[in-house]
Amino acid sequence: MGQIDGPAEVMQPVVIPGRSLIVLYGSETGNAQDIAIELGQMAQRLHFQTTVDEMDDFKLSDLLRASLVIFVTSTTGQGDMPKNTLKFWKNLRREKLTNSNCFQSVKFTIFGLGDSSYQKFNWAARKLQVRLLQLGASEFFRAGEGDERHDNGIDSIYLPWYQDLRATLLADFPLPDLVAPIPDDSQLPPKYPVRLASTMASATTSAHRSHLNRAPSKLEQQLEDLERESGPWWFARHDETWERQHKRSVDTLDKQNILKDHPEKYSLTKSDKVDLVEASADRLAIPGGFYAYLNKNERVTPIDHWQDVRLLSLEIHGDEIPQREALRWAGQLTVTIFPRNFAEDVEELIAMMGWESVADESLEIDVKPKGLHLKLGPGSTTLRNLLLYSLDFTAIPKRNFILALAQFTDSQLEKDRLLELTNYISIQEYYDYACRPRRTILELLRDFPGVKIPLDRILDLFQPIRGRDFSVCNGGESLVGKTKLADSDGEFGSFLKVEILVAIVEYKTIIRKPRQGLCSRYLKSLKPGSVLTVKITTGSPPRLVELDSASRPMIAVATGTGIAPIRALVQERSNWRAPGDTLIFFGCRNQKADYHFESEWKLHPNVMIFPAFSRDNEKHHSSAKPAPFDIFSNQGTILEEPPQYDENKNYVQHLIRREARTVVDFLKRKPIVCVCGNAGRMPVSVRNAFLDVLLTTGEFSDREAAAKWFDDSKNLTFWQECW
Ligand SMILES: Cc1cc2nc3c(=O)[nH]c(=O)nc-3n(C[C@H](O)[C@H](O)[C@H](O)COP(=O)(O)O)c2cc1C
Repeated sequence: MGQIDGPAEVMQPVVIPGRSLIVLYGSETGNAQDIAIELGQMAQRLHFQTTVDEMDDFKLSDLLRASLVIFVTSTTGQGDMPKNTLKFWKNLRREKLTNSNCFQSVKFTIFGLGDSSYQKFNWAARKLQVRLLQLGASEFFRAGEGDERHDNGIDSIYLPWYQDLRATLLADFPLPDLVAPIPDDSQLPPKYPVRLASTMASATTSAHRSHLNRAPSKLEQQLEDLERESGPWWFARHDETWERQHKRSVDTLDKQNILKDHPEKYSLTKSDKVDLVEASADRLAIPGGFYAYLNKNERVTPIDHWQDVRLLSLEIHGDEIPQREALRWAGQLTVTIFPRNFAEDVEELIAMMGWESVADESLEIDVKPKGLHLKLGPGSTTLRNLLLYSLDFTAIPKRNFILALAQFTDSQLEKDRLLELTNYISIQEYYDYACRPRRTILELLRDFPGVKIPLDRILDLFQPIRGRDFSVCNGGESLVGKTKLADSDGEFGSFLKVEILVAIVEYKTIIRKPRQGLCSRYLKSLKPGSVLTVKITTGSPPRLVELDSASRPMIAVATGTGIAPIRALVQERSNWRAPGDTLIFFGCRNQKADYHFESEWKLHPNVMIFPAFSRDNEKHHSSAKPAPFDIFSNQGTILEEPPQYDENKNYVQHLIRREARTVVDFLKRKPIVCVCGNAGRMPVSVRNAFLDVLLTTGEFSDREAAAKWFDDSKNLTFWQECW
């Protein structure tokens, strides 16, 4: 039996000397991180002293200290390692480690997350595995490779792998006689306990209610230190250009910060220019983040079109660095937007859990989970703000979450149902209840009214709200804005102007409930004038716009909002002295509805676009006038279509085959080839179409040779951005 410690239902793992396990993860959007957390909890239940960390936060030498290591990593970009592994990966690849056998004491296993529609399926996990073996480490359990394309996604492979791994751990690393695994229906101690600040120092209770005269909490102190650091977001924070420029005070947008930083501006009378009631200010403590001012939020598809696609324009003032970096990577920039929850949902959750009396009290948080971004400002670390800005309770509940809830209800009926849902053997129950209808955590809690989550567990149970990445869709000169008013030295400043094209995610599930993604709902509600905290990231290599590459020909294949980075590349390339010819295959539904940026394409004389309107019922229709360069004179060879496509439909792959002569002409000139848009079948179909082109034009007589040529970076630069 595991020892019982503290509150009756919490079971502490027993400390067994020499029994330790490290779970290290690399994750872009959190899937691998979720799995790492789940594996960590499983190891804790088997009484391993467990550490779960992202690879970049872990010292290579500490690998030698653990009995066992589990790596979990997704693959990103074109077979690349996730960003939060790059430091670790670089250290691991150091030349001087090769042949050193330095990791011969390390016993590891690895689980990779990938998508088989990408050419380099699960390459990050495979590269890591090969390197570890090279350095002398040995595998204590077989590696697993999850595939998003499977019926039940990553879980199809992961769940059986998890079960086998657990069985292996128990068999090969047996527990001492008197110690049993901690059962799944018992609680582990909280990792990130939360307490009311008032319970910490009751003598100062009254002061806690006013953030003006109380001492800052430990966490607030840390945040303030962070603010004081000259990190990039500090510049944005203190830059007042936009307020001056737009003659707009930030007072009602961010009272709490102004009270501390600019008391003289605490005046509501200045804010007469914008509808401040509607504009919001979401200033979060995000290292490396910037404050962005929302200039425009326009629907670009007709109101009767099934999809609401929006063009948002953001101004990022203040710092020089992102501008320079942004310009170097134009066409491959990403903006990360951090959505927040809606006040009415927060209110409902607070009422359901019975948290009303503590919702606005200051909280003490000793250890902050990775990726948790708190609202800035003294006194802002309250339960209400955590629920509004930091914790995701509209996500699909993970199995672990549901399992934990079974501890927090007095109803045996609810307990049994919750345990039934999380049974690893019959995963269909969980899929049918949670995944297929895309039920949210909030909805689940409505179904189980007896569940009352203790306050101290919230950071363990709810995942932080994750930022969502959007490709920047402008480039060239349009990235730089100039301030209208000069500063005190008479200088006109510049700022970064980015645009994003966002398809609002709204759909009905099998239970016919309308759904809206958290970020979609947030973006849709954002009024111009709002202030957001965003991050700007440069894309994955290779860099597509620099001296020699701007003049190379480019073939771009995009579907839907995948046209965003292509527009940015076209704008950026047109800025260069001799931009290369560009051929675009753009898959949309209807010319009148979602032929994004239609009027702009003809402004670029060396760009030729072939729109594929899949729902306009015009077979092989191209409305664009051919650009006047020679290579296009021999277009028009219509190749036989493979039978699997609907006769009446018109997809990008059809047009690539139809324009085979033009395409092959580009392919022979060492082009850049970009594929952007939906993951799934599209990238594979497009690749097949390129191979068909190479065959039908007589460049190759055998498919394998054509594929080898196509995949060789000496012949073309391939860049894929699919999601
Ligand atoms: C932009 C992007 C690029 C990707 N590139 C690859 C790839 O090259 N190979 C692969 O197997 N999977 C690729 N994937 C699939 C991810 O590895 C998969 O979705 C995984 O579940 C993401 O896990 P994470 O949230 O931990 O990053 C890519 C996904 C995205 C969004």
